[in-house]
Amino acid sequence: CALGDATLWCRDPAQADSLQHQRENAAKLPGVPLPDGVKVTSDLAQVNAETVLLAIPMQQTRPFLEAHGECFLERRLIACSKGIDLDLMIGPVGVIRSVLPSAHVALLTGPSFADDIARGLPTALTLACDEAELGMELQEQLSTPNLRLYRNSDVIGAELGGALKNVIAIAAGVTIGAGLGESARAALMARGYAEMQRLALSLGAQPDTLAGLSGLGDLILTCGSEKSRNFRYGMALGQGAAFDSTTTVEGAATARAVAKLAKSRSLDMPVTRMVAALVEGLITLPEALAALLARPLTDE
Ligand SMILES: NC(=O)c1ccc[n+]([C@@H]2O[C@H](COP(=O)([O-])OP(=O)(O)OC[C@H]3O[C@@H](n4cnc5c(N)ncnc54)[C@H](O)[C@@H]3O)[C@@H](O)[C@H]2O)c1
Ligand SMILES: O=P(O)(O)OC[C@H](O)CO
Repeated sequence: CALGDATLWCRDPAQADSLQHQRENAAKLPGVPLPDGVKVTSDLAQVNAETVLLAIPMQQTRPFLEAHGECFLERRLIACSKGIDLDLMIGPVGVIRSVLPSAHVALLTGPSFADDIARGLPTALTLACDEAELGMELQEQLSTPNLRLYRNSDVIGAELGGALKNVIAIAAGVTIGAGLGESARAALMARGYAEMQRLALSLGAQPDTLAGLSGLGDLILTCGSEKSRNFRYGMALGQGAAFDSTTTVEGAATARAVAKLAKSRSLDMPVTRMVAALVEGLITLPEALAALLARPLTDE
């Protein structure tokens, strides 16, 4: 198919109709026209493409596939979400495989605001796939002159990089929101990255994957920009301000999942533990800060 030929499915028929005719999502992507080759529908039966990108918030992915999985048999499914399912304690590729065991699955992840990609700004992402030939085909199919995909066969590492960076981004946002300073943010990013590695390596990820686009690359983007919802949510927590509960903040549920995973594996992840407790309202910010600063002095 030609570049841009695609079917965009959305669950709300009124929104699908509006997008198909207005050719713009004025609420989320004002000023970005939908390419002519994109057809919008709310009817899943109209989604006939061999390659399907699933861009649904992490905690909704399993229920969605359980309800509609039969529409995706014999397809190539690319997970685009970042997080850990709170019930299964696994990432999006694992969730897809748990519902559709015979699916051919890949993961698209890395530093990217949807808005930047939609505007055609240069972006580099990780295409993680453990089927070598499929990985090469998808890399060719999805790369564009401005969107450069790097292949990686370490799916678990790429999943964990994308999930864990959101938790650290909340912590970074809290730091800035509470006025604790940019030095404190840098410290949290570095110590948070150490936590990301600790958990990911214990689950079989490769260190190079964590150091790449899907881990460190996305950590830098998400901890450093107010365009990030995770960062803004953290800022609101740090300021004691309200935050729109309809906004997708993947790091909130992921922090709870990771805190449980770390406990079950006896891994020390203090930043993640504090984010999970803050998100659940179990501690105050001064208590979290005091607990982090009172930790015994140790080797780096
Ligand atoms: N927005 C970004 O810049 C960006 C970049 C990279 C990765 N991601 C990841 O993509 C995933 C989705 O994020 P987003 O920004 O698109 O979120 P979003 O909240 O903006 O959009 C999610 C879409 O999924 C739909 N949806 C929600 N629940 C559904 C369900 N049960 N069934 C069907 N559709 C449902 C919503 O209606 C909405 O259209 C997240 O895991 C996020 O981390 C987002
Ligand atoms: O807005 P966020 O915090 O969900 O971040 C979006 C992307 O994951 C950044 O790579």
